Amino acid sequence: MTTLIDGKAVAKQVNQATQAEVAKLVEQGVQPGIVVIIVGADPASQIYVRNKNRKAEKLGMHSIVRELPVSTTQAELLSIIAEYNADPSIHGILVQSPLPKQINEPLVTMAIDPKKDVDGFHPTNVGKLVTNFPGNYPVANTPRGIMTMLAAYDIDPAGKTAVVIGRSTIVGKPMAALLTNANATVTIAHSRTADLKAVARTADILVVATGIAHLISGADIKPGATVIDVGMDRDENGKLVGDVDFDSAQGIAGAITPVPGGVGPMTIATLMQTTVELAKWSDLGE
Ligand SMILES: Nc1nc(=O)c2c([nH]1)NC[C@@H]1CN(c3ccc(C(=O)N[C@@H](CCC(=O)O)C(=O)O)cc3)C=[N+]21
Repeated sequence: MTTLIDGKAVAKQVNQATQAEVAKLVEQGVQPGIVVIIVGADPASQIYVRNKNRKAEKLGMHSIVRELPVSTTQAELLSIIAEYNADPSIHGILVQSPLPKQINEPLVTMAIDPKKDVDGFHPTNVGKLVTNFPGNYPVANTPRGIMTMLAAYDIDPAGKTAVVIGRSTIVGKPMAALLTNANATVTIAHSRTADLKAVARTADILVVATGIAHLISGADIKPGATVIDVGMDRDENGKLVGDVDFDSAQGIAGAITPVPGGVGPMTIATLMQTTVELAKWSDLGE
């Protein structure tokens, strides 16, 4: 029997808690605010940004979508970020990726005030995560949401072998840091890993974040393992699928997240949760 890890259901619980927290803050005179900056008109990005905006408003937050032309220069983008760094009604700043090629993405990440870094991508916050620094700081929402899902299903990483496939700054590396901080024994595997599938089979917790549709199938999964699929890929018919072949994992994995309805909704819910935390930490000194 394979347990379905229902990201949508856990996201709903997180969102309910966030909504209650927003109401409490508003009563205290603080309305959490988020700005999502989108450069250019990539249709997929526009849909994601609209979804985030809709969710933020539904939870009672102040939400702005700042749409900039594809021709926006680096200097213009930096000056817009400076504007929101100085805006007390905004607690979280998210610059949607991908960005056009004239934009230097790492410099943009560095320009965001670490206290408003709702993605948790600023090196100051990444450094705090990796050093397991005490105190409050934002952590990348996709891996943090995955940790929330694991906890919701009573899956404790301590002492387990975890394999993270993918070494991105936004998912793989922070995921490995969170699992390490939670006392798992962690391997980061990637496109240059020798015998990747044999490495995958060692995992009690397998997180797959490669962007390669159906890279991992049931034969690559240790029986009973927890499988977290971060993929958002399109198959030959344009259907949204994950990096894991969900059907062949049935009966082998102990638990698995679906795509859609797994990691995606948790990412958005955690983003909202982080925005509220940033507001609390900065405006109420908590
Ligand atoms: N600075 C920045 N921060 C991000 O967090 C960020 C970004 N840039 N750029 C793009 C990616 C993509 N991303 C998604 C989050 C949730 C879903 C999601 O909710 N997916 C649903 C449904 C998707 C569908 O049906 O198309 C699901 O998996 O069930 C999708 C995609 C955040 N991103």
